[in-house]
Amino acid sequence: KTTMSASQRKALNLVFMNLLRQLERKDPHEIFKFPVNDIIAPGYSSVIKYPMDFSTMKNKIVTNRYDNLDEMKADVEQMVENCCIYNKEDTIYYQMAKKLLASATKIFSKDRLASMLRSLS
Ligand SMILES: COc1ccc(C(=O)NC2CCC2)cc1-c1cc(C(C)=O)n2cccnc12
Repeated sequence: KTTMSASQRKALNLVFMNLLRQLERKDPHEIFKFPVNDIIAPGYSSVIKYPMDFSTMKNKIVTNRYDNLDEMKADVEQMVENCCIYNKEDTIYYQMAKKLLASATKIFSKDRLASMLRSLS
């Protein structure tokens, strides 16, 4: 596992933060903004083994826990999967998770990433 230089890490974190901002814009009700707790979602912590939310992802970016885009995308997919496990198909949460997944697929697509990298260089 090659360690990247400080400037490479800085550039990569800029990309991660840019992607996170795009994702958060797709969550206007902010249901993915903070960790879900057992008060608003009874039994959540006993059902969901690997919780994930945007604030945790932001913390992982600033503490250099992501080494590549796939690792960040995996956390978005985990967050969506958790939401579709805990919430029934006919809930707004389930539907919001599906919409976020569709947006994330576009946001992480090759051509979107290429155009973002061009604009950052
Ligand atoms: C950080 O989590 C939340 C924060 C705020 C809200 C909330 O304001 N919900 C109102 C906006 C639509 C109803 C919901 C949630 C929420 C997320 C979730 C998820 C992500 O499963 N959830 C599940 C059951 C009940 N509430 C929630």
